Amino acid sequence: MEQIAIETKSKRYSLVLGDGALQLLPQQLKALPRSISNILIVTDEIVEKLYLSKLVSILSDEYKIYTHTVPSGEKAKSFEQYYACQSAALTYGLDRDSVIIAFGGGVVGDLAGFVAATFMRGIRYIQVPTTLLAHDSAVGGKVAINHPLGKNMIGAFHQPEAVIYDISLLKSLPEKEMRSGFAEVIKHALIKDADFYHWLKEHIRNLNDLQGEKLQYCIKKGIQIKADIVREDEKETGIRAHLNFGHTLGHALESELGYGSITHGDAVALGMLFAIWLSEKEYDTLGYREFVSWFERYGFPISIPNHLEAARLLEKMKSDKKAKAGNVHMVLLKDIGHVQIKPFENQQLLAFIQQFSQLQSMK
Ligand SMILES: NC(=O)c1ccc[n+]([C@@H]2O[C@H](COP(=O)([O-])OP(=O)(O)OC[C@H]3O[C@@H](n4cnc5c(N)ncnc54)[C@H](O)[C@@H]3O)[C@@H](O)[C@H]2O)c1
Ligand SMILES: O=C(O)C(=O)C[C@@H](O)[C@H](O)[C@H](O)COP(=O)(O)O
Ligand SMILES: [Zn+2]
Repeated sequence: MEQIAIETKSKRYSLVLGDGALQLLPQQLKALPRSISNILIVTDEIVEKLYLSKLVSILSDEYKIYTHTVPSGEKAKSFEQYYACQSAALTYGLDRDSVIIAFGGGVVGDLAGFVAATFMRGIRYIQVPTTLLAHDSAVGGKVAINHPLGKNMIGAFHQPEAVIYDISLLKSLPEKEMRSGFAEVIKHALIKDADFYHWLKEHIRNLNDLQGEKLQYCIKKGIQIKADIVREDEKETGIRAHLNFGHTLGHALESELGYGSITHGDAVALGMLFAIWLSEKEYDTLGYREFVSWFERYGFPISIPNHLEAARLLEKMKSDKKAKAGNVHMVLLKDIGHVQIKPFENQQLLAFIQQFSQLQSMK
């Protein structure tokens, strides 16, 4: 079992990582400084069927447990599901000594975390991630729901009390969800760690390699890279924006295609390819074509779907949280591990999105 300390300006907490980590949850709960009145587990329909009874049985001897289940997938990051969670919390009589457990992937983590951030102006919560992608979402305290006009637009920064990451739960993840999570692993390597990037290229030849020690290594490296950034900049006034590499176009794709029509990781992977293509134009260092082949090997999408209009994507990108004075700020790479944030004038960016769309569809 590995323990990683996550330190931010507002909170220090532990992340426990390993096969069977779930069994250590009671210990983590006991170590919280204030007593716990009751616990609300928020989960989704798929995780409920697979693992909820196991989690409840680990906790129910010592705590009063309530559960609330949301639909599986991105659509659950909605006002309706947020409202349903708050209603459940009120109906069960949660109070300021309650703890919410977010038991699921990034969707449940973001939703339940936002419920915890806002219920009675903020109560404690614990992240118990069940997807590979959640190595990213469970750390750092960004919690949010989506708005039809933009991804994660309604949210907060609210750090969990602990993260319990039992990688044995990942064995049931479908391949497309492993791929989605792997996109964020690649992102962490590209923005911060050239050695890790080379390691990934050599050791993760295909998605089946994401098992056992290699999987745990990918998760640990990704978390360490994220934790280093969040330690320096909890609320994204500076370098935390590096973690948004691939997300400016990625979020626009998710929103334009309809939340849940593409996985977050696939959208981010395509967004990273666009950012790499722009980076090559600017700095001439990366070797865009090699990235296309590498991403294709895992099955990531490498072209913008034909029916999406560049102008509509640009509109969504303009409302990205990094935008300033109506101009999109793109996270680019001067080289592997060296990020540069660059503002773009709208007409120029529109032309680039159009060129990028054509470039791949001509291939
Ligand atoms: N807060 C952050 O810092 C942050 C970082 C990255 C991504 N995110 C957000 O995370 C979300 C994506 O998270 P995700 O990819 O985990 O999606 P998800 O939570 O929807 O999970 C993906 C799918 O896998 C299923 N699932 C979950 N655990 C499973 C398991 N162990 N076995 C089988 N099936 C399982 C879910 O029911 C769902 O169908 C996006 O909304 C994204 O914006 C947030
Ligand atoms: O933690 C961060 O900071 C990130 O940007 C991580 C991203 O992978 C994640 O998808 C995040 O939710 C994007 O946040 P947003 O601020 O662009 O909504
Ligand atoms: Zn992301």
